[in-house]
Amino acid sequence: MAAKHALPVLRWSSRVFSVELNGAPFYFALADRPEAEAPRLFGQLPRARRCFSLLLRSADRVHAARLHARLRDALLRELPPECRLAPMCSFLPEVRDSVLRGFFLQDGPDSPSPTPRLLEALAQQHALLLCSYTPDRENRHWTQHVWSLEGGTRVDVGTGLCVVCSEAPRCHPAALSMINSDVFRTFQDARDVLTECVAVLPEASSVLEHLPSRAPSSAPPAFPVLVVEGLDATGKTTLTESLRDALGAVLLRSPPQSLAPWRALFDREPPLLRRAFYAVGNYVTAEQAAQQAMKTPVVVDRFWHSTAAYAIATAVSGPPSGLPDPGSEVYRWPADLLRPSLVVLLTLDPEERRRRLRDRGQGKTEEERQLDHNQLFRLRVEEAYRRISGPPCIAVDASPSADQLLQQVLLLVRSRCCL
Ligand SMILES: Nc1ncnc2c1ncn2[C@@H]1O[C@H](COP(=O)(O)OP(=O)(O)OP(=O)(O)O)[C@@H](O)[C@H]1O
Ligand SMILES: Nc1ccn([C@@H]2O[C@H](COP(=O)(O)O)[C@@H](O)[C@H]2O)c(=O)n1
Repeated sequence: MAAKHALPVLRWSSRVFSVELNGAPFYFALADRPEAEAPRLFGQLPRARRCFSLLLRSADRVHAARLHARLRDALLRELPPECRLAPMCSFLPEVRDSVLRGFFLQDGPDSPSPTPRLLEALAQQHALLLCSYTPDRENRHWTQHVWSLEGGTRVDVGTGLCVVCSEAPRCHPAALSMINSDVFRTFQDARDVLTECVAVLPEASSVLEHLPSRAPSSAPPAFPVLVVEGLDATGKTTLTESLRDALGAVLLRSPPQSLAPWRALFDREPPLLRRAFYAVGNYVTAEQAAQQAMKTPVVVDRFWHSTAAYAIATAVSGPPSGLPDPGSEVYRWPADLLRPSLVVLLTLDPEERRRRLRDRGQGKTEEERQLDHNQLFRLRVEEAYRRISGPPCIAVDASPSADQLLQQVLLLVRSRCCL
């Protein structure tokens, strides 16, 4: 039976709504009376066209995560081309796990538009909250109505609250629900997600069979465990293989080879499932590292820094200023995960990294394309890497030649790990 999770509280007048239109966040709230002017989001509309939103409420987080992805695909496929679709969420400021996710739509000018019927059908089929936003005659004030779809008829649950301006929250709303949705703080929390998704993703049971029964020991290893981190094409594979040869070390990767058959499948799943997959992969690699480090040094290609940094940077949009504050719990090393002796973070000039990616000749993953074209995403990943606290993380310029870089890192290892 899928684990159930508390439904966020619906105190409409306390909630803030965030809509990302053309990559820019707009925030609004609801009040009993209108303000002097409508929030910029509504003022941005070319003219008073009908607006709607769909918000998901589900006690089953796996169901909600996969439904959100399916809804996005359905809306992109079936909405009229002139209808604008934007990601939306609603949250209670500073209240963890209060986030409701969904979509904001600005309908096209033509009537009758198919949009309202499509949204009603989706809302009824998936028990979603359907909201409509209507302006007054002067197109100055907007009102939100929340509709309940009962038995095929729209019942106005009578919120009828006025849409008013709201200031931007201190951090991106996603930061309120990041832990155990994007970043997992324990092996069991990540494992629970895989257990919950077996009913809809049977392959998850194969992954579970490859996991330790509990978090492996996180006791300090006898020999050093060295992790190499960095963006795609910074030279991790090249350096870790050279370190293995130079130190007579064992080379491990995360996710481990034992989970390779399911990686592509989980890469196509929404963040909740994908990030849980990579999180449990770190624990499998940690168990292997702990065993090997009893007799020889161990080198690991990517580990928890990658899992946390990419998850955090993906969950948040916009500039790095929207990331959770430095020192937040989300950056802290999991207490049940092996702490490496040293983490080397390879840094590289973006143009040189692009050149290496090109010369490597392999195809690009969606994430690599994002890193290439979305400078804000790349800056968020780099900043999230830097904010992670726990084992010592040393940034090393990866632009020298492969051999020069190896010598530099060997000096670092020998000085820090007494090898
Ligand atoms: N120090 C270096 N100087 C110049 N080129 C390098 C250097 N290190 C690696 N390369 C080249 O850059 C490309 C990417 O290197 P590599 O595959 O080691 O990076 P990576 O970080 O493991 O990439 P990914 O994370 O995407 O697997 C390869 O073609 C490699 O030959
Ligand atoms: N420990 C890890 C390792 C990887 N990831 C995610 O996979 C992406 C690609 O990794 P490659 O090693 O194939 O370049 C990486 O960007 C992360 O999103 C992870 O989360 N945790």
